Amino acid sequence: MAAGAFRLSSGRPLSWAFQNQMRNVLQKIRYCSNDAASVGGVDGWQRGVVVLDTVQRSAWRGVENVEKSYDWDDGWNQKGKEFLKWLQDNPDVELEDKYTAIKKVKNKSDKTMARHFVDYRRVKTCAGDGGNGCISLLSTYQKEKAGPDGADGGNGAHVIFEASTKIRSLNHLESFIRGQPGEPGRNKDCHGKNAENKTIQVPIGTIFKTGGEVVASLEENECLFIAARGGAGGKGNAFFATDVDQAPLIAEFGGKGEVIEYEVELRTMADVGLIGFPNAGKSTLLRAISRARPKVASYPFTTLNPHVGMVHYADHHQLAVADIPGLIEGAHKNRGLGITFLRHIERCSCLLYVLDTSQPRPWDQLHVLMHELEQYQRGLSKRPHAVVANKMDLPEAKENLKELAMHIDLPLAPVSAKMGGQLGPLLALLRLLIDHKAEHGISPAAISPTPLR
Ligand SMILES: Nc1nc2c(ncn2[C@@H]2O[C@H](COP(=O)(O)OP(=O)(O)OP(=O)(O)O)[C@@H](O)[C@H]2O)c(=O)[nH]1
Ligand SMILES: [Mg+2]
Repeated sequence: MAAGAFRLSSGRPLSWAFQNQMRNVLQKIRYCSNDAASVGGVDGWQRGVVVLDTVQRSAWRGVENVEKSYDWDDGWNQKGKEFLKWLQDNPDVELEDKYTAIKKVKNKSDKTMARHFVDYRRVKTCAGDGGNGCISLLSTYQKEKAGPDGADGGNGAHVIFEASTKIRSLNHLESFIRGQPGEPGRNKDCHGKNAENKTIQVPIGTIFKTGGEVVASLEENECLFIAARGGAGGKGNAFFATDVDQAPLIAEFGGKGEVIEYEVELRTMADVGLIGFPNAGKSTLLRAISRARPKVASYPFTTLNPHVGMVHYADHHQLAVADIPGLIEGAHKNRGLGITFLRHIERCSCLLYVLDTSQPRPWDQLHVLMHELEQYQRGLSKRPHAVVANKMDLPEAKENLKELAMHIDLPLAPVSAKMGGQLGPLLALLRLLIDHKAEHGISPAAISPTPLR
């Protein structure tokens, strides 16, 4: 950003300290471009904010069509199948560090930490009004008409959302968020104090929508979104003094703060999403490959919220794997738990379809799952994916696996999540798919910023 880009409308440059401060704020915004930053400049309180807002929104539009231009079938399927076959044919081979997932040595407590998880909220943001300017004429002992001394009011507080790694859900968001108003100006040129901005921390992956349209998405730590702009302080009468009117009796009211309602949604950020029917063993699998502790039980719809676990590899790379509630046939017609929770896998680079191989015709499960994903968002089911044939420890699974392999043309990893069997090749395959994805130059964060239904 060119030095001196920030000027007042009078043309007077702002102080270096303030310019640096603004530069830091702009740098925090992910898609900040020189163009957008220089369009507005920082011209007083509201326009400074307009700049940030413009940058954020224009950036959003810029990435809208990423998914459409990306060819999903770029060889991952063939590569995955060959790699998995090679792994299965050579079970004793020593793998590279990057394909070797590190086993967890220390178990977490089995206590279920039931915490209320909120991934959707409606909030009304109401920024602070600016303080009114003051009308006052100074009169001193030596000089009865010493001129106007009514000062300017302070600026109202913005309502700002900041992405933070420390926050995991939206349950702390109140339905009404109000910024403080600026103080009014006083006589003797005492300017009103600016109100302190109201900053609320939200998890990374939070999306803000107004009228069904996505207006902001916070995808990186410390990313900011100014949800409602505070009103500027009104000018006092001292500001309006001119050569011809040395004692003006006019002052400005403070500007009104913006009032905007948002639908706030959380989309979990993970590299891999586990998709499957209820009871297929998704949570068991996540427990087996990571230190996450989602609840496991033999009844359907045990998992009601997404859980994310981290898989560690010997080269210190980590992959985030998300376990989401089970899908059933007709979920897009709101059967079962519906499909709205699929937004949690929208940003996943790869998908793992977890099938219960002990059930007859497991390939039918796969077709239903893919169909439901397509109903939610076209192209979603075609992300690089693999099939996990779970429950291989059960006797009927062996026969079903043979038939499954004949029915599908995808990387197929037979595992037993409960017994911990054959997890190594699956984790190596995951890494291969993720690396393949990274090589083909699309970051998980950039995937699918298409507006939600
Ligand atoms: N025999 C056997 N049982 C398994 C295996 N994996 C999971 N199970 C059992 O299947 C049942 C369901 O497992 P969950 O992990 O809760 O299944 P889920 O897919 O998370 O189910 P929802 O949360 O309801 O969608 C539990 O009783 C598990 O013990 C496996 O590999 N072998
Ligand atoms: Mg579960």
